[in-house]
Amino acid sequence: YHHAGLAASSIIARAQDLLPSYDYIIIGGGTAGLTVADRLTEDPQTTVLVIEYGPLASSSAITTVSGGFYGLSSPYLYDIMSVPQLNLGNRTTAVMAGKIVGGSSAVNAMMTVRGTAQDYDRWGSFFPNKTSDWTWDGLLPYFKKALTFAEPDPAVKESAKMTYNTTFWGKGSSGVYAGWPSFQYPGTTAQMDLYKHIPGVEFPGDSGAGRPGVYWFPTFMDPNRVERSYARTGHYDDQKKRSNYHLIADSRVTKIVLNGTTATGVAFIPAGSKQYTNTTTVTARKEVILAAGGIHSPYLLQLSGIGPQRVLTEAKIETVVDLPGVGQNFQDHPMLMATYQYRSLPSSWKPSPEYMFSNSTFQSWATTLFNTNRTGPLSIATGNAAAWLPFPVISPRSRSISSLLTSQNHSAHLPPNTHPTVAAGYAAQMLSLATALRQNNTAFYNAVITGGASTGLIVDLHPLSRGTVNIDPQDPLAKTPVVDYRALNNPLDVSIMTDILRFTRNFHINNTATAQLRPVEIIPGQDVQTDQDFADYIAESTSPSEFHPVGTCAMMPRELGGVVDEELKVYGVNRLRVVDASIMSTLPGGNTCQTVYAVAEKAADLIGYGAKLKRG
Ligand SMILES: Cc1cc2nc3c(=O)[nH]c(=O)nc-3n(C[C@H](O)[C@H](O)[C@H](O)COP(=O)(O)OP(=O)(O)OC[C@H]3O[C@@H](n4cnc5c(N)ncnc54)[C@H](O)[C@@H]3O)c2cc1C
Repeated sequence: YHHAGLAASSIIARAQDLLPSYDYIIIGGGTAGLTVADRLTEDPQTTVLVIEYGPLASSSAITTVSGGFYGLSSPYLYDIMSVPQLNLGNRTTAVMAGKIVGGSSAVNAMMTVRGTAQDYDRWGSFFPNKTSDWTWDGLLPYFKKALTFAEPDPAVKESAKMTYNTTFWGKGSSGVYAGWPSFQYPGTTAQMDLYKHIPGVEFPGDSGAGRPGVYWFPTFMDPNRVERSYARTGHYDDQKKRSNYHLIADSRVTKIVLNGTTATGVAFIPAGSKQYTNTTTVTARKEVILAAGGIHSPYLLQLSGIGPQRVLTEAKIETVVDLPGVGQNFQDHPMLMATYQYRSLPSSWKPSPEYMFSNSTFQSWATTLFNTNRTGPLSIATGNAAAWLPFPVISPRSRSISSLLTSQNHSAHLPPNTHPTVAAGYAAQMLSLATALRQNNTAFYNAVITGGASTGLIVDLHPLSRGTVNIDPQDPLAKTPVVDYRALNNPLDVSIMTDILRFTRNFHINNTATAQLRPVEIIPGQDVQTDQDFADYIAESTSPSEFHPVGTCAMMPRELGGVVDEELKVYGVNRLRVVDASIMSTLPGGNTCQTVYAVAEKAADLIGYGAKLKRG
């Protein structure tokens, strides 16, 4: 996207041109940004401009739900590679994030899940007053507001024995849908039942109940169109008639404009331009709202002189506010490969998902069904069932690992020179997770249930290692952020992952309940037996990202390395908030998109309520 200047950019709004100033300017037209813009412009007196780096694009790579993977291979992603990972044999990883109106909600795999109640209570627990409403109870109304739940086809519900409970869901106040495919593979239910043989596994009856366990969960899918439902369809397209809601795409924000320590506006250039001096500036009368996501929000703060002084000085950027936590505390869900195959599937499990690749009669039946009335197996995205298990359920040594974590010298596992406040925040997180490791209220283990003959990815839902996202000191504007997962820097991650892999093996192989399926282990393979074998396998094969970057602008007290307070206001700066995935101090035990929508809904309330107080 090369544009000569503003005139050639796409201004997508009812108004003919950008106004010189807006009440609110939102940086990033992604999942959180569009949600907040939509809610704020419900008040016709409030003007909002959203500035988005990527294009306003329509493509079947975005709308298609089948398989859940088209967005991941679309062109609408940033091109960023992590730094080589020391503990992963110096491998690098693609840092995936959506670069398009809709952000990562336009490219994600559409799994619609929440963490457990304890995950959200943990956020509030870092604040000393203990009256924080950043808790499960405080967020539940926003989870309900964030999505419109559409019930599944009753026949599919019955045949698959699906359970859900609508009291955990809202209806109608959001244009983003939690929908269901009109087909389920019959083996899915049977595979969920296999977990009934594992002591301690719960079956909470709804994915939104805030409990770990084995359950059905919906898909970010519009049930009528059978297409991806995302921030653009739910929070922008419906709103085109609002003359107070402006969005400019193909425009890269390069700086938050500050007057002293007050945010007054935003500077941007056409996407792709290297003319960093030829910027357009727009003024925000009330607030600048940062919603550039877990990778780019800390990057933009640092570019604007808000961040760790050491990092800014090295990049020759003048420090406006020394805020040591910006870009630190970086977390993502590590993924492990564990492949098992069942050589003899019962006939009641057929057709299985493998038929889509191996059985041409089934393929053409599925294609015809979908082309005729958008039903059948091609309406399934990533699947709708999974196990989310607490650590004591999967590990015989949960108490000892928990004790080791409690007594660890936590800061020894952070980068050298980590600011003491950031280290204190890390220690607080580790103590909280040490408690969770020996309880049954936080899920550490995630395996998707496909109903098929083979299984693949396993997710560690609460990694202990923390990485960094910083500007590149060589040329911060021209170069992409320096992303370092620092995977496995806390050695207890290896212990936890080892137990995750051992549990997976025992579940599939050393299990009388699966014996008649004739299971076979493909990966890691039976030559992996000792702790050292597992450690080697983990170093060789772990992917440090499930594309869920969080934590880089953490909502924590400033003394704990926090970047934003409980109103999501950036410490030390007036009229600047962060509202996206980067504010999560710790990961939820689930894919992050639904949580981002809930955070954004709460942010919109915090901002709108404050504005109404001032006006009234
Ligand atoms: C490939 C992939 C698969 C995923 N699968 C799932 C899943 O199945 N389920 C789930 O729950 N979660 C999933 N996620 C995660 C989930 O989508 C994200 O956590 C969530 O969408 C993040 O929302 P956000 O608002 O923080 O950031 P985003 O939605 O990424 O929005 C940030 C926006 O800011 C823009 N931006 C950045 N820098 C600038 C700048 N300088 N100027 C202007 N604009 C800028 C970006 O282009 C982007 O549009 C997946 C993510 C990816 C990438």
